[in-house]
Amino acid sequence: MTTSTSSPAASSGSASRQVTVGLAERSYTVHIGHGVQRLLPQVVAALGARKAVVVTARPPERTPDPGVPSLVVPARDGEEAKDLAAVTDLCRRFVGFGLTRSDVVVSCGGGTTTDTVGLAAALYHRGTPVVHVPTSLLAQVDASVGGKTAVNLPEGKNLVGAYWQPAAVLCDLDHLDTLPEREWRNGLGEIARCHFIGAPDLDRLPLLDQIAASVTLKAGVVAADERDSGLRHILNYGHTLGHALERATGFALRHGEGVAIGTVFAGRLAGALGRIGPERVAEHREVVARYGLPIGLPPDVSVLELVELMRLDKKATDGLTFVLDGPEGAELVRGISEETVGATLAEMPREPEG
Ligand SMILES: NC(=O)c1ccc[n+]([C@@H]2O[C@H](COP(=O)([O-])OP(=O)(O)OC[C@H]3O[C@@H](n4cnc5c(N)ncnc54)[C@H](O)[C@@H]3O)[C@@H](O)[C@H]2O)c1
Ligand SMILES: [Zn+2]
Repeated sequence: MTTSTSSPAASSGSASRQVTVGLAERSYTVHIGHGVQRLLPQVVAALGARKAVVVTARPPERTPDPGVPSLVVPARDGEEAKDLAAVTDLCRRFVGFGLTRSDVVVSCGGGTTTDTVGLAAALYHRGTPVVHVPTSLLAQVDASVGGKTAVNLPEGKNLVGAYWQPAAVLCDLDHLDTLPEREWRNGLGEIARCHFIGAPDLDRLPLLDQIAASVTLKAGVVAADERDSGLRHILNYGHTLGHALERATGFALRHGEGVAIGTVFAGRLAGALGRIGPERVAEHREVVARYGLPIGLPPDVSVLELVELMRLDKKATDGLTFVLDGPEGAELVRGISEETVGATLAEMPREPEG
């Protein structure tokens, strides 16, 4: 079960939202609003932790205070630093500081940091409480919520991980003040796709409500399918093509931009398969465009390469798999022929050069 409530923020006087991720004894609250990282001492006290290690990719003045004796470990966001060596380093810092499994680890950074620190916490003493303070929009609406943690291997992204639910998540909107334009787009792509998986008309709401609604949607899906055995697939809306686009452009396209284009494509493919009508297809383009996100393929990627990448990505043997809209809402659709996918891709608009 997932609940969502509003209340005045602890200290800023502005509104905040609380979303509960309902997982029985592992349930937790996601606090969303300006200044909510000031709730950290309260959260840490409630856990009964006597010490904290705060792993932070943000500058000291932006790093939250846990209110108990703490070790602050500076970190760097980015896929390069998201590896097993970083997990080992962190665990060794925990030992050096005398952290016990009754204490707490705090992550403060983008999704790469919340993923790495989350995995370190999952492994340290076979599981030590972790509180995430996500600082990018993408980490606030997606990466920090749901308990999936992972790091990269040279062979590929997110290949080593664990499910480890945080004890709380503090999505402090103040962090977004310094977020570069490109990282806004990254997060907005994930918000835009929520429109088609159960949270319509988000784009007309204030940012706080958009983040809260995206988190509420994810919380509901996670509560129903914590370990990815069914419903959680719908969170991959727009992602099959999105991942292929990221790779085809050598990651010049940010993840959320790929998801945005992938969402437009998912609408067209659902239309081509007769699952939705032309108005709903157009709605995909309109929603993505309203976020100022790209709606067409980059000028120089080939349809053949994209089909190839999607085939490899899912190791599909009999057609390709997409999450597609339909009369019953979004669902996983298998066995879509490469011809249909290729033809629909060929009809996609192209973004201008440059
Ligand atoms: N565990 C999950 O369920 C899940 C879900 C989605 C994504 N992820 C993971 O999340 C990662 C992507 O997260 P991300 O987009 O946050 O990447 P990231 O951590 O690399 O951060 C993106 C960029 O934003 C910068 N940044 C972050 N916060 C900032 C701030 N407040 N001000 C200025 N700059 C800031 C970072 O320094 C970095 O350059 C990927 O590794 C992905 O696999 C995990
Ligand atoms: Zn995503």
